[in-house]
Amino acid sequence: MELAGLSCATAIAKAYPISSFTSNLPSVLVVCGPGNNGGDGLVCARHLKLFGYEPAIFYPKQPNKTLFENLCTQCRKMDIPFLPEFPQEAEVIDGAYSLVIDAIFGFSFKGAVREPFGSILNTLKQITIPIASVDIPSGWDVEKGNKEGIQPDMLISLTAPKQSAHHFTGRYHYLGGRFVPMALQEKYKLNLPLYPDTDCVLKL
Ligand SMILES: NC(=O)C1=CN([C@@H]2O[C@H](COP(=O)(O)OP(=O)(O)OC[C@H]3O[C@@H](n4cnc5c(N)ncnc54)[C@H](OP(=O)(O)O)[C@@H]3O)[C@@H](O)[C@H]2O)[C@@H](O)CC1
Ligand SMILES: [K+]
Repeated sequence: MELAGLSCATAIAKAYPISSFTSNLPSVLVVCGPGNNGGDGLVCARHLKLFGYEPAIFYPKQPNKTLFENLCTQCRKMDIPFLPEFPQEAEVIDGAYSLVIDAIFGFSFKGAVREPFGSILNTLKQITIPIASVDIPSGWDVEKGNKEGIQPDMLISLTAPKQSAHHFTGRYHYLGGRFVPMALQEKYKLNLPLYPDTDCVLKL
């Protein structure tokens, strides 16, 4: 999770460098879901802060597990705010932030989206600032995608792109999570591209 989150922040900083924003401290809204995808988002928020961005986290369903509690503690100690509620109006998000990180659901998402995430995703469908999705655009079927769902500008595929990545039409697709042992890559015939040097991300 630490390496996945670092990969996400690194890829985001490459796609949206601070110099590309009008503000010196670009505000980033990181929306975290209840599983490990949300944990990747918390780690990503920490690294974005270290890279000079101004992240704020919305984390409506925090699991009662030490791992996630510790990740929240680290974020709080880095003065990353946790929003008490989600801005319901797309215009409010567009006005307050430069970028949204979608760390709501990853590969364990299934079925119809339950609240509060249904309303959140509906609002995210209306915003005009870019969305960067961690591993899978939230609300997409892992294999089939979702034409009616959010259409992110960036996708960071972790470990290996999922089948639904074929339906991604945004500008930036990165591979991150350079931690798959060679034996596993061979066993599952992942056929992963080579990362340059010691980089933890690769632009696809
Ligand atoms: N393992 C690995 O190798 C690596 C994993 N990695 C990362 O972990 C991610 C997978 O994490 P994951 O398995 O924890 O599940 P994830 O997709 O975050 O969320 C599932 C949660 O969402 C919920 N939920 C589900 N459906 C729902 C619905 N319809 N409507 C509403 N809620 C719904 C459900 O919660 P529930 O509400 O049932 O309590 C469940 O807990 C993966 O994509 C990648 O980012 C990387 O770090 C790289 C290495
Ligand atoms: K996601």
